[in-house]
Parts: sequence; C-alpha cells; structure tokens
Amino acid sequence: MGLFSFLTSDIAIDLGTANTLIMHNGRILVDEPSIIAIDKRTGKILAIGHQAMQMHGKTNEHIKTIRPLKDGVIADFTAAEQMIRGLVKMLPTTNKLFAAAHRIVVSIPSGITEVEKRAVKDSCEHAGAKEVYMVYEPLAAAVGIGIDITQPTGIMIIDIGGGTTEIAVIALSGIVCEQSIRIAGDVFTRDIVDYMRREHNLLIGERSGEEIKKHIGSALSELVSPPADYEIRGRDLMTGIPKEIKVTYREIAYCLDRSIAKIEEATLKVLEMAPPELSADIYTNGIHLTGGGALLHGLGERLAAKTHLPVQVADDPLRAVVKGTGEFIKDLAKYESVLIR
Ligand SMILES: Nc1ncnc2c1ncn2[C@@H]1O[C@H](COP(=O)(O)OP(=O)(O)OP(=O)(O)O)[C@@H](O)[C@H]1O
Repeated sequence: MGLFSFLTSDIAIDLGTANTLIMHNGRILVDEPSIIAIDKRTGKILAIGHQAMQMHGKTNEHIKTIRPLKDGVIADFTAAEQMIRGLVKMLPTTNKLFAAAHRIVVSIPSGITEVEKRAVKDSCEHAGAKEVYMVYEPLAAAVGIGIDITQPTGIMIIDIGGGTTEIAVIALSGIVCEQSIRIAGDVFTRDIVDYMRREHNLLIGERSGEEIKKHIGSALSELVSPPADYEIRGRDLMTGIPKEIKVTYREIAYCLDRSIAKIEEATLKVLEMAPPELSADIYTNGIHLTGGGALLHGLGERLAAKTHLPVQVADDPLRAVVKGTGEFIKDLAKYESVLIR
C-alpha cells in the first residue's frame, strides 16, 4: 500500500531545486530545503530537509548529502523519491483530513522536457501517489499571488527559483510565450563563492555563499536603504587558516551583475515575443516577480528601469508557487485544461 493511501486528502507540492513545500486545504504544512542525507555504507536516510541541510558541507566520509533536483528538474531519481516520501511523512497523518489523499498536483518548470516530466510523475507515483497532475510553475505562481489566469488579460510573471528562472506571458489559462533559463539562486550563490575566492582569497562553502546572498544580495550597486555589511568566515587560501572578513552589498551587486543581466535579456526576449494586445495589458499591469530570487535587494527596481514597466515583488515570493498549486488541487475540473497528466 502506498504512502499516500494513508492520507485523507489531496495535496499540492512545489518540488523545487532549493525548497519543497507541501500544501493541503490552504495550509502549508511542509516547507523544507530539498536535500537528504544518507549513510553511504547502508544507504539509510539519516535526515531530510532542514536537518539534512545542517549537515551539508560538514559531512564525514560515511555521510553524503544529496540535493535530488538540479536546474529545476530531477537529477537523482532515487533520492528524489526518498525525499518526497520523507516529506509526505512529515504531514500530520493522524489528522483525519488526510485519510483518502492519493491525488497530487506538482509544479514543474515550463522548460521541462518530456523525459524530465516523466521523472517527476514516476517519483511521485513511486512515493505512493495514485493520480499525479503537473502544472507549469509560472501558472502556479500567478494563481498563487491571486491572479485569475482564466481571463483574456496578459499577465507577465518572472519566477526566480533556485535552479531556474521562468519568465512567461500568460493569458486565458495558458502560457503564450516564455523563456526558462538555468540562471537563478544557485548560480547567484556560485557567483558569490567564486568572487570570495578570487577577490578575497577566501574559500567559503555553498551555505555561507547562500547566507551572504540572503542578507546582502543586491541587484543594484546603489540602494536607497542598504543592508549592513556582512561578516563571513571561511578558509584563507594563502595561509590555510580560518579567517573572517566583512563584505558589502556593493561587492555582491558587482559579482551578481552578469547573471542578473542574463535574466534581463531573457525578460526582454519574452516582451518581444508577446502579441501586441498582450503587450498592451502588460504595459498597464506590469511584471510580477515571484520565487526566492525576487528577494534580492533592488531587483524589482533594476528590472523596472530596464523594461520601463512597473514591477511588483510578490508579498510572499517563496510561497507563491505552492499557494497556486494548492488552488489547482482544490478545483481540478476548473483547471482541467491547464493540468498535465
Ligand atoms: N532573501 C533572499 N535573497 C535572495 N535570494 C533568496 C532569499 N531567500 C531565498 N533566496 C533564494 O531563493 C532560492 C529558492 O527559491 P524558491 O524556493 O522559489 O526556488 P525553488 O522552487 O526551490 O527552485 P526552482 O523553482 O528553480 O526549482 C534559493 O536559491 C535561495 O537561496
């Protein structure tokens, strides 16, 4: 008997490169980093989500941490399945509401291939789901921020996640034109780690790079309300001794500049592709920014300056996709044309 058959209702999953969120009946019950830790000798899972993230970069030879998704898609099928299983187990199964849940809606990047889609579906099925529906992330993000995607109105979404940035123009429940690029949070983190090594001779880990990004990551070198300098520790490459330095947001803006320019480029491409009637709508309604990357300081302002359009950063950008995915599972019939089996 599959895991989902013990549950009492349908669930929505935002299976992300960085974070996986699970929602039921309008409530986000699981919000964990997409990572597992296993014992290399036995293959046993030692930790999932936050607990596994604590171990990331600090493991000994017997422990391995795995991030099952890369660039928005499943890179390690077995680990993905184990992670989904483990995260679903975190749901309060004692709650009667979960008694008959065997349908799930899971969000996927819009640039995903048929083989990659199959991998998502199979992972969910192997984890116990009986019916799996998939929905493209930009559609879920739009619904998640409260937009009615069924209207004949052009909506532009830029969803910057961990692995992919999805830029799409949506109308009448469908994606009219889009670009899905593999420049997002993970690349920003890598840019920071590389910069620290190059400019400061300081070797830092992925987690430290991510902390810098979250605290002082900036898309602009001049901010109206700048964050305070951030202290970071790592290994001095010259001496091999641990050291601490202070980093400014301006340095981070400098090292992220190239990657952000690629997002700008893709945004302009999508705007160029949009049919004129939808361009007119976008001129009025502007661009909606979702995903964790939307939290970079000054990103909204930078994109607004580049496109000369109003840019709105979602209130809760990290949760927009799962909130939208949760709406789809509530009314499968209404969204039949949007959902992929
Ligand atoms: N305050 C912040 N500033 C900048 N980046 C942030 C901030 N908070 C989170 N992030 C980044 O956002 C990314 C995660 O965003 P999100 O959860 O939307 O992506 P995901 O759904 O896991 O990825 P994908 O959709 O690409 O599969 C991570 O790279 C994380 O480091």
